[in-house]
Amino acid sequence: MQAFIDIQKLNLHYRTLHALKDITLQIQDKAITAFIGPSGCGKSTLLRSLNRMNDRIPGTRIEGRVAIGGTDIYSPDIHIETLRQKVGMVFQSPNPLPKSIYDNVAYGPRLHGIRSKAKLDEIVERSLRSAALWDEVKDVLKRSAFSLSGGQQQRLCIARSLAVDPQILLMDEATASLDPKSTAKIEELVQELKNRYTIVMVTHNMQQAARVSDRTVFFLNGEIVEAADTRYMFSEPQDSRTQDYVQGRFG
Ligand SMILES: Nc1ncnc2c1ncn2[C@@H]1O[C@H](COP(=O)(O)OP(=O)(O)OP(=O)(O)O)[C@@H](O)[C@H]1O
Repeated sequence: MQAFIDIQKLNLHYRTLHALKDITLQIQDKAITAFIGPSGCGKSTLLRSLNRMNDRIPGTRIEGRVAIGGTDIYSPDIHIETLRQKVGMVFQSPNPLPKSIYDNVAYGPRLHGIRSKAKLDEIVERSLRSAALWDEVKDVLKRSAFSLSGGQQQRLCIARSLAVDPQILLMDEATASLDPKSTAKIEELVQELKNRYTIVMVTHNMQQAARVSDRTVFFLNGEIVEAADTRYMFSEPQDSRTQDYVQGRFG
């Protein structure tokens, strides 16, 4: 598999806190990479560095290089909105807009200038199908997104990300607020999506990382301890700290 995201010597400070320390990591295309590690070790910070969400946080200083498909995303000529279109993000709690199901999915494409109803209808259907939600909502597209269950709302948020045709999907503990059935549905969906997208997920749930991901990266105190194929990470970790963590000795 080919490295699609190339991170070299990335350091990030939140004012005086050195949150990411010399991170060098290659993330493969069309695969699922899971970030694991105890609370506060920098997983979400690194995830947010991949679509420059940290830029919004005052006092943040970032050094090093993040290239996506060979382009340095921190170079001054990068257009942030274009970057965020290519690198979609799904958060811990579903955050649909206070609009209809249809309008949630059509929101991004409309923002990008698509006006044709036929084209929008096509994008909405395709995105909802890709997010495994179409069959459940096709007859109630005008209903408020808030009328959906939490798991359906999260799949709607995935559909909303997919509607603008991203290359990468970042998921920050996207199943943490869901029940086991909805979680299983999203895990199944993510497995399908990896054929078309590069997926990077932060998870607190080691079983989830083991079930779903191809590669796993273990973080501790802002550093990468180990990055490996998931099956090796859980069966033959190379570092004793990884071993202790995956065996539940701390966390
Ligand atoms: N906006 C922020 N401003 C200041 N410090 C922050 C900010 N966000 C995170 N931090 C700090 O940076 C460190 C890394 O946080 P981060 O959220 O990346 O860790 P995490 O591994 O994702 O944790 P969790 O699993 O609890 O979400 C922590 O010490 C955290 O308190």
